Amino acid sequence: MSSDTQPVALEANQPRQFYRGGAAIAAFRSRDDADAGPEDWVGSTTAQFGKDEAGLTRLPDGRWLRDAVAADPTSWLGAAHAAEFGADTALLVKLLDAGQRLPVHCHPSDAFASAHLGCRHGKTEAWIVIGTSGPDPTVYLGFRDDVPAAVAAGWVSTQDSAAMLDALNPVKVSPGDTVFVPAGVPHAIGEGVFIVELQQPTDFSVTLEWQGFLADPEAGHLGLGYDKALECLERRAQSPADLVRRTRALTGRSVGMFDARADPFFRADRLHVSGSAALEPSFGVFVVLEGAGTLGPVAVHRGSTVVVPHAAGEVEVTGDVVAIRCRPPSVPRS
Ligand SMILES: O=P(O)(O)OC[C@H]1O[C@](O)(CO)[C@@H](O)[C@@H]1O
Repeated sequence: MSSDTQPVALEANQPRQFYRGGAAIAAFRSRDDADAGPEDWVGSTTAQFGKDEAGLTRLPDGRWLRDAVAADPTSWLGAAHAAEFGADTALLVKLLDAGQRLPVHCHPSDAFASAHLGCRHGKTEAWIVIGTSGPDPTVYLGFRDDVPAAVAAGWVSTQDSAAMLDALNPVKVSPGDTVFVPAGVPHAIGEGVFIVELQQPTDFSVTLEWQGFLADPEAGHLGLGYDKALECLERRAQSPADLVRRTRALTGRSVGMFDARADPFFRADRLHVSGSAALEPSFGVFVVLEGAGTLGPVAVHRGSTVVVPHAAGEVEVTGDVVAIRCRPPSVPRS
């Protein structure tokens, strides 16, 4: 068996989604397929909920990344990660271009997913805003006030979109802003917001606001029924200032994107390289935001996405490059 020891440039991977968007992905990647879909799953070993293959990344040699990692987890992920997670990368990265506001939804925690969905991962996620368009790029994040369970259930059963949206904190965003979205916290990404999204490697969502988005309510509760599914909803008020960071002005060599609350789930930093920099060995998913150069043997430029196996060792980045480096949690988990 030959092991995978080099960074690999990835093509776009856009599984079908129920909402509009994708022009920003096409522009970012210099492609002319603005209608290919609003999400690009990068370095994905996760399939869409209930599907076998949609969502998985195919390597240029034709293998699914999932199969390549399963065949040699130590080369891809490193011995320490493989000892904790086996062949599970513990990471899902997406480009997401909201061409319309997404529905109000939330995601289960690890405890909920393990109790009811047979999976060790829930879906805590975080967003790095890399572009905006339109007059009012906004995200909606967490309830403004505590919401009783019966009130939330009532909104879902009557599909009161206006009440659900009005109950959330609106936050205006611009490029460089990051948003941490703990499991359970209800949210909706607004029209015109283009992000790099990091999340736990699942596609578990509870869609409170299904009408106008999903074909029917059955698609919104993970097969659990809304009574059970809504138990994962964080109904306590959230302070958005706690969850949002403005990082645009930070231009250090490696700028951390999130605070320590994200550490058990994923890591991301924005690399600003001018000349060259050697990166420590790690599995990583890279999204190049600006400039041009090389990442190991791979030529990169704005819009490039690259998956790097741990066995690539100390990869060198050269050129004038700004890139987001996404990594799984460090192990042992903090
Ligand atoms: O399918 P859902 O649960 O409505 O989620 C749509 C999208 O919203 C996100 O959770 C972002 O909020 C994406 O990861 C997901 O693909």
